[in-house]
Amino acid sequence: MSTAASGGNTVEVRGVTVALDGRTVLSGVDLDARAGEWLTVIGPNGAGKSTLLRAVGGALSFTGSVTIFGTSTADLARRARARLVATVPQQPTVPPGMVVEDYVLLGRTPYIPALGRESAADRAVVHRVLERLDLTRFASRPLARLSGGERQRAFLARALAQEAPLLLLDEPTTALDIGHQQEVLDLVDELRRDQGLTVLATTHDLSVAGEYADRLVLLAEGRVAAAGAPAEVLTEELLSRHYGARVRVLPGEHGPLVVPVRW
Ligand SMILES: Nc1ncnc2c1ncn2[C@@H]1O[C@H](COP(=O)(O)OP(=O)(O)OP(=O)(O)O)[C@@H](O)[C@H]1O
Repeated sequence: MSTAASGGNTVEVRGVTVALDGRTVLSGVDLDARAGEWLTVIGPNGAGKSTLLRAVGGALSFTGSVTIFGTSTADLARRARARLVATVPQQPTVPPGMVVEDYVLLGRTPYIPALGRESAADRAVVHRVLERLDLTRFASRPLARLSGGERQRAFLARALAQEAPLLLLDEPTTALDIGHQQEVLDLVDELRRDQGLTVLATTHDLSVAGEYADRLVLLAEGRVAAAGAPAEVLTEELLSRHYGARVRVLPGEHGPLVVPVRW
């Protein structure tokens, strides 16, 4: 994996507005992510988090601009974009009957010539990623016959096999047990530190957001309501105002921990 950006911003989102079914769901969103940074988007259900990631990943049309590694996504062909940005959507489409190894190999598509076959190097990448995500023993099993957490790890495996320097993660650990959750988050963090991967994630786990992200963006009703270091965004006042939640924010080793408190 290479760091395509030599400093500066990996992602620049400017004035992004999205209308779906005639309703504005994102409104004038600005956001920057620097190379090697982990930026997490939080916000209540329906705030527009997935929509924002889909706009950055080129999966829907919008007004405004999204620039990745200095190039507007509007000017990037599909294959070139797939070498720069890998996405783990909430509910990826899985070809029926496909086994885990072949599914993860789909991540190598941007490197395989048209009408060509994967190389030994592509297979090696797939095997390495399967190993890292504790999936080797499931390699020849259809995805439909995995547990929810095993399948979610396969979704991440496909994105990591893409070896793109920008990773978009839409609630990537919702189905994972606490051990696999930490394993996956630590792996992504290791790639960020060692290979300069830039991470743009969404989550409802605010403690995870506080522990892993360098910066947070709080979306509410399609607009940026707050942005900054985790301690600036994860405040009892902001979380009460935008989530209607009663929480305590406690100091943690790597960032604030958010604990729900019963009314
Ligand atoms: N295809 C669609 N057509 C119409 N409206 C949509 C469509 N997809 C999403 N929306 C609406 O857009 C808004 C933002 O949705 P989005 O999925 O981005 O929210 P989110 O912040 O990711 O929510 P959640 O936390 O529940 O996953 C919601 O009000 C949703 O109902």
